[in-house]
Amino acid sequence: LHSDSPPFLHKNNEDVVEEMCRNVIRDMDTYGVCVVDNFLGEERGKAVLGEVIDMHTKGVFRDGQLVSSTGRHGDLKTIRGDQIAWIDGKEKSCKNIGHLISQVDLVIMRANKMLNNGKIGQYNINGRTKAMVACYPGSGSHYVKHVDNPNRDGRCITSIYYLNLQWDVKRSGGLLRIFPEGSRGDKVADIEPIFDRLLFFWSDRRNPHEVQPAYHTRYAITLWFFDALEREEACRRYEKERKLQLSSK
Ligand SMILES: Cn1c(O)c(C(=O)NCC(=O)O)c(=O)c2ccccc21
Ligand SMILES: [Mn+2]
Repeated sequence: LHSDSPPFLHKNNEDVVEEMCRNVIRDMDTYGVCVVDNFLGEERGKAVLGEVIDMHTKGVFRDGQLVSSTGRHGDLKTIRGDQIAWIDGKEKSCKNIGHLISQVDLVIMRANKMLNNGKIGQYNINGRTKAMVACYPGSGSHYVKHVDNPNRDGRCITSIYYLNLQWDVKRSGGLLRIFPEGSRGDKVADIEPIFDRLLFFWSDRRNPHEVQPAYHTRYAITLWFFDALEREEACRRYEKERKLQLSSK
């Protein structure tokens, strides 16, 4: 669990953040999904991308799980799936990733405070995971349809920042497709993983989603935010299970 207090706000972007938070709250309440484009701006976005590429070059990423996939000609092949690395943003070689994290914290904690006396969507957000930096190597690697938090582990909002310059889904694939719960087959949310795009969505069963096969290297940074009560209950359940296992040994 890693909860940062948002950094000191510069006067001039106070109303920018305020406006952004109102949009996030409105979209999350209406669709359960919210897209914020040009979140950091080109310069800072490219600085974050630079750090992620350095990590990739240095081999920081754990090798992704091997997944089998049928090639375009129906041949069964095993490809390396997504590769991930966990960053808390305080590492000296991740200053810009750290700045991204603090900016996302700022928006979420402000939104958390703004409406319903300190709740966003009836949640009270009091912390988050570290940042998961993900790289899809681009050999057709994908991520099967799943729910991030199907069993109340405490995570209420998924936040993904995309880093892919000039990404063209027609050429490179890698589309994020969300199947909002209760929507008939035709209603899906297709999110292109384009550079400097920030995405929020409810982490629970309301938003099953998949990453379609990527044919070029695809980078993203994910943060999961915790709801205080759900997280506390999950930790208590986990503690109980651990004790049970220990006593049954
Ligand atoms: C690599 N990667 C993921 O990409 C997604 C995911 O849903 N990604 C959506 C996206 O990148 O658009 C995940 O949810 C995920 C969960 C656990 C471990 C790795 C994971
Ligand atoms: Mn996911």
